Amino acid sequence: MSIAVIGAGKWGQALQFALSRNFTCKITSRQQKSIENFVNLEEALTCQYLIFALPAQVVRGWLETHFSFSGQKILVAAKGIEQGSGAFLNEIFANFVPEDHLSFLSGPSFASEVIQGLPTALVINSTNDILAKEFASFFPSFIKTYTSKDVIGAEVCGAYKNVLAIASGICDGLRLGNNARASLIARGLVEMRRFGKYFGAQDETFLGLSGAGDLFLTASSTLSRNYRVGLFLAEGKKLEDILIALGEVAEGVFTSAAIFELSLKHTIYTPIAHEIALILKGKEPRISVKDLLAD
Ligand SMILES: NC(=O)C1=CN([C@@H]2O[C@H](COP(=O)(O)OP(=O)(O)OC[C@H]3O[C@@H](n4cnc5c(N)ncnc54)[C@H](O)[C@@H]3O)[C@@H](O)[C@H]2O)C=CC1
Ligand SMILES: O=C(CO)COP(=O)(O)O
Repeated sequence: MSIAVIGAGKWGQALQFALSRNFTCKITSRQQKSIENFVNLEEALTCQYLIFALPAQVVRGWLETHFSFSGQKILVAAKGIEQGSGAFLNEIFANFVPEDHLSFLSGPSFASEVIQGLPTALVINSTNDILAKEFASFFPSFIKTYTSKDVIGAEVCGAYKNVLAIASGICDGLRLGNNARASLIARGLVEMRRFGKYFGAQDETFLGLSGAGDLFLTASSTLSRNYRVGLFLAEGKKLEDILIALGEVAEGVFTSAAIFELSLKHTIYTPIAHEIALILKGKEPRISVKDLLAD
């Protein structure tokens, strides 16, 4: 069995750490890094199993430039919707990989905790149940794995919760209180369910690890990059400066724009994501709060 992680950022390295408990797990990235079992891209691409831990916004370009399908089984670990096209990752990957070779990872998983071997529970989502079970079996005992066929549900949850985490960070940054944050998260869950149902997601996904699990985690911890973006926006910092200081990807910034466009196109009511997209374009957060309360 040969397995490699593509992308050696925070999440790629944490996944390689976890999968190395039971197997030799290779890892590659565009810059050479001194990590055990780091290999060049050519070698990684010969592996039977590939885990993609690249930011959602670069996936299409990366696949076009570097990837040619030769039977590899894929687990996509990114969480986001492509800005501009509004494409979900499963739609992007479907241009390059047959559906029965594709699976998607979801659930509450701060890389910084996974790389310490702290426990969590995750979901492998695939229309191919055998493939989902195969990837599920690779994870070490400190990660409990479940499988699901609700690919679009898991994708919407993983992407949407990043936008809601920005909203939650803004809420806390403005010191609106615990009641406000709980209200925001609860209404956010309703909103992401409404959005997901439009695209065919199943109800139970929103109540499980991929939905409520990952949302509660990300929208209530400073370990979340997206939540921290929200905190800094509430302090009046410029988005550009926040992202430079962060130095890592905050997918919610791009996904909020994608949700904004998709919601307008399909007439889906998504007030929180709508306000976050406007705040990221310069709207004053306190005015957004007033508008949300009045809506
Ligand atoms: N960090 C975390 O706790 C988790 C992250 N994720 C998701 O995993 C994805 C990756 O996140 P992180 O690893 O945390 O981000 P990161 O910012 O730590 O790393 C991103 C990596 O992608 C590489 N990269 C960026 N543009 C590239 C390009 N055009 N071609 C090749 N490589 C490129 C960077 O060099 C970097 O190594 C995101 O979609 C994120 O939402 C999912 C679960 C947990
Ligand atoms: O997806 C994550 C945890 O499940 C990581 O969230 P952040 O990208 O906001 O840090």
